[in-house]
Amino acid sequence: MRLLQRRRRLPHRATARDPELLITTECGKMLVPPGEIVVIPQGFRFAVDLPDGPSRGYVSEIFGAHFQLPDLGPIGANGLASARDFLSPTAWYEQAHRPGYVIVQKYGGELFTATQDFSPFNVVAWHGNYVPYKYDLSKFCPFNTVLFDHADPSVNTVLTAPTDKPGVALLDFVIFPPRWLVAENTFRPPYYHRNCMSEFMGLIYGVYEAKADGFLPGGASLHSCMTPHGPDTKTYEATISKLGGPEANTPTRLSGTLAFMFESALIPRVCRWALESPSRDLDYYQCWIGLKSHFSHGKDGSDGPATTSSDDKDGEK
Ligand SMILES: O=C(O)Cc1cc(O)ccc1O
Ligand SMILES: [Fe+2]
Repeated sequence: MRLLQRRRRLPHRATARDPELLITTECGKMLVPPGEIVVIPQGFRFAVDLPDGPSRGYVSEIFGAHFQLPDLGPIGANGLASARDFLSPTAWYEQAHRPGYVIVQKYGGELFTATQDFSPFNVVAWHGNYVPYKYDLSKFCPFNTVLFDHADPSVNTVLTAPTDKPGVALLDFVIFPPRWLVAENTFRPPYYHRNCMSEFMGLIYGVYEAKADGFLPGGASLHSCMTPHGPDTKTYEATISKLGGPEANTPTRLSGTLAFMFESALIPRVCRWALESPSRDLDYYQCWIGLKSHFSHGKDGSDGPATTSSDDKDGEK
């Protein structure tokens, strides 16, 4: 299964014509503007044309499971991505003689080519649900805290490819869309953390809430399993400086941004091409240089308490 995503041009604004992908599949064609995703199930022949010229995007290929909508749990009936917003193509076919038509196929991790004299797009009608589909990410209905604390990003799962272990994803496709931040008495950006999942992130447009600098649209970051990460120093200091003031508890709207994460229980191997790429950011760690502790315990050289108890917290929670 392939998941393909386009990025928006910078700056984020409606251009005379936003660049679209024209994706032809055995089930028909899909025009895919920036901000939409496409899922092509394993085995489908497809072609990607660029009617508006060069384009960039992100692709994830998974094996052994298919994407599905996440269980909504206590959210209940409505929220996140709705089944009705996933669109599949109408059947389309071509039957002209096409000498020398080259098919590229991936098998066992290697690419093979085959030549045939007809187009693979010769399916005149189809039915069923094993089909390509696309989804406009602006249709996503985000959920989050409405009082305090920072939710796990899985709350923003668009599609999940599960493993046999309940709650453990082969791949979650998670987005960070425009939304209101309303949490009170809370450090609102993503918390500092390390966890058992590997997190590949990309930015489609705008600025990501945890990275004031350096993470640009079209770029990507990878925090593999148990690699500590979190907001850059600039974001942290800007947030901390507002804590205690009225702004920290005022609802603010995150606008003009769309980031995403491929989150997997597997550990991705980084290919040589990526490791040797001139675009690799060898200075990435510098985004955390200068991080200071703002806790008051221990400033006089003494240690803070060895344990926390519920007495240390505000009575309200
Ligand atoms: O690392 C990241 O930026 C992604 C992320 C976002 C968030 O709001 C909480 C946890 C998390 O891993
Ligand atoms: Fe993370």
